[in-house]
Amino acid sequence: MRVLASAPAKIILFGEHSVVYGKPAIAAAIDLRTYVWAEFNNKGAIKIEAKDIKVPGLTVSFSEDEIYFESDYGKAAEVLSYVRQAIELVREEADKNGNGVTVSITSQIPVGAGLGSSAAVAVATIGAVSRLLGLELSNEEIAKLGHKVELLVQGASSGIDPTVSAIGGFLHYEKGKFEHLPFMELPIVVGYTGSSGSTKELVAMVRKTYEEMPEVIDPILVSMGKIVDKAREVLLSELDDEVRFVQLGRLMNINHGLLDALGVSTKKLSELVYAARTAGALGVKITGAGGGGCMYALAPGKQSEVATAITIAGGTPMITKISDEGLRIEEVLP
Ligand SMILES: Nc1ncnc2c1ncn2[C@@H]1O[C@H](COP(=O)(O)OP(=O)(O)OP(=O)(O)O)[C@@H](O)[C@H]1O
Ligand SMILES: C[C@@](O)(CCO)CC(=O)[O-]
Ligand SMILES: [Mg+2]
Repeated sequence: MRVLASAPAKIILFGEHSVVYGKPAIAAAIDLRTYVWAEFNNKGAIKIEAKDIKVPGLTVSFSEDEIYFESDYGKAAEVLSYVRQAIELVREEADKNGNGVTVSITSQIPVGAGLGSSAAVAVATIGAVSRLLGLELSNEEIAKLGHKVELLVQGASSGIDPTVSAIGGFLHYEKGKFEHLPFMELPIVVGYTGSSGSTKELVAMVRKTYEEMPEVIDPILVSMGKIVDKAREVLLSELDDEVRFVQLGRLMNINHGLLDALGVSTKKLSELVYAARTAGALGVKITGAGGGGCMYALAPGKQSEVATAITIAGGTPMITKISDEGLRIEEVLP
């Protein structure tokens, strides 16, 4: 039997980092996906083929106490930790620890770019392997397992990325609970710096600053939570789009300033943010963990100008659409 599952990337519209501290956030799935094939192997081992992570042609096998690298790359075990944890959790859940499972991954999502590649690969792997092992899991249960994977690998995770990736659409998220917001096409442009940041390291860095100066950092996190409350009100309001976009844009700019205060912006991100603002975007901010990765701009009527400005500033604009679909089982072959 062979199963193919796919799961989407996401952008965080408001509330990254503060969401790790129990504040609300708003995120949406977008139309870039990670695809995972799962099948049995008769070695009793976990075998992972990651075709387009930036370690070309990497294949790694894990069995009881051996790791086989079919490509000589020292960081392979760490790089594949989300996938490995996802497979192990599902095998435990199905009480089938002895089953050999091979997964093969292809992905359209840039890695470490704030677009939730870790959550998409975990959710698609859980989806494919759970179907292979005969487990009937709802997308909500898969989101919870995806959250567990992120907690195990990163040490800290709010769970928003695996939830959006498993459920899809436009979500308000707070402490493990989510609410669907009305689906709407937002005139956005995503800009990729071309460099990556590790969510695990960025979340740990913010934690360290928080512990050193809680009286300074706590009000920033509270303010980020209030921005999300206001953004939710605007998104649920009956206001004209024109007015709505102006209000959301202002909130994005404030949210970006606070993320910068937490130390998760970079020179390149700031350059793309200012280039997009100068080209007429109403609001621009980092999306995801930062430290490189992506920003996004809200730019009604100015999307092509903003895309050009991002290119001139040395970034790569990405035209993406919000996607209603979360985890999808694409194919089940005998
Ligand atoms: N196609 C893939 N195959 C295997 N592992 C992947 C793949 N894509 C992502 N990963 C795993 O996810 C890690 C990157 O996750 P990380 O959380 O740091 O960034 P991100 O999820 O892309 O961005 P963010 O968390 O800010 O949205 C990679 O180092 C790798 O371990
Ligand atoms: C930085 C963070 O808030 C979002 C990463 O996309 C981490 C998390 O919520 O788990
Ligand atoms: Mg991630």
